[in-house]
Amino acid sequence: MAASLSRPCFISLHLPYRQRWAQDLANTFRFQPVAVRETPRVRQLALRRGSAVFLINEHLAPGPTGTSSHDFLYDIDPRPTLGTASNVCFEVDDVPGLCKHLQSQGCSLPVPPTEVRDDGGSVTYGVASSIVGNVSHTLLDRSRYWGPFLPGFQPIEEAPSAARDGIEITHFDHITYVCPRGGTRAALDWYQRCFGFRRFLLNPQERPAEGYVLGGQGVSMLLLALQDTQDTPACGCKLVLAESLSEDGANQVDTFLEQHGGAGIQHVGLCTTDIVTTTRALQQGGVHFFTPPATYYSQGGKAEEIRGAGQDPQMLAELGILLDTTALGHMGQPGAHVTQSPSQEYLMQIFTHPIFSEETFFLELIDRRGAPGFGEGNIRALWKAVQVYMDQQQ
Ligand SMILES: O=C(O)C(=O)Cc1ccc(O)cc1
Repeated sequence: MAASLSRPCFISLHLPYRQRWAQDLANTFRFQPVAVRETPRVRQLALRRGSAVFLINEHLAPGPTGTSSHDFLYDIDPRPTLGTASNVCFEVDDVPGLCKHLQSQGCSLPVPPTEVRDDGGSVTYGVASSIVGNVSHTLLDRSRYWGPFLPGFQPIEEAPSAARDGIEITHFDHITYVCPRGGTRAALDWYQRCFGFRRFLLNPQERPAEGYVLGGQGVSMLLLALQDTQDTPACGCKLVLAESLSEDGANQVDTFLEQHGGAGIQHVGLCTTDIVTTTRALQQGGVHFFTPPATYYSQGGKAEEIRGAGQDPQMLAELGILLDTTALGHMGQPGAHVTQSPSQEYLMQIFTHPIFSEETFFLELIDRRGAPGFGEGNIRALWKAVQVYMDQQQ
């Protein structure tokens, strides 16, 4: 299959009637509104930071007579009962060709190749359903468009203060899906077969045939990862597929499935080039982040590991930032041998509380210093922090 998909053009979030999030994304996360489309029944607002664009879709009228499937341009209506990130748009060279390939693979295409134009030119797009829960993909060719966003949207003037607020977010680093039992392998196969995505091994401990299995000390999860056809792991956007292996359902993956009403997008990693300054600015703006267990910084030589990476353990602890030097994933072919690099590559991460009232969708800041995968220590710390949070919510 010759399709070539590049990094996500936007991630689309849908909110039920009377729920709003666009203002929060603008005011607390400091994303800049760039374009809007409004009809009597829906509002679609595109907000950008670096090359990361969220399209926020809001219902302005109640269902069931509220929306038809065509109300949301460049998307379909997942008819949400809660906030959900249900569409990832990829730029594609040949929309009709990819749509034909998807149909030959048995995929459903709720929107066949369609042209939209305005004074700035024209685009062609189609929407395909994935096999993961409510997730669909808009496939978009905008090589013939010169406007600021997309035809049908009105541009919004950028606020002059935007560039000087200390928040350095450059692009989408990864999108993490939660799948049901057995679902990660099926999703991996689907993205390889339909979109030509390549397997990406997340950690030197990952065995290609099994995936990255995290077990013991309360965590029980399987992770598999993919990346698009054009980028390298260091700068591209990865798809991470997570599945719980736990016997009791009290963990963030099973809780997502239960509260979201099925599989879907659990979180989006936003790449930052300065996690300390960005976290501080967002905290001051009102964003709530998970606090890792206090022992995270004091046990197992973590303070030395942080100092060895050239960072300050005290400062990371104050902000709640996690650091891992074992996150040395690589482009993997099954059977490939992985050796740990002796150089000091590491990453830093911090996770927000769930964005909506349910324990479903959240955001992450990730600052990669040469490490393209994920480290076990950070995932464990996140699980423990979420467990404490969920216990407090009860
Ligand atoms: O660390 C990350 O950002 C990941 O994407 C891995 C991951 C996946 C699922 C979880 O519930 C927690 C962590």
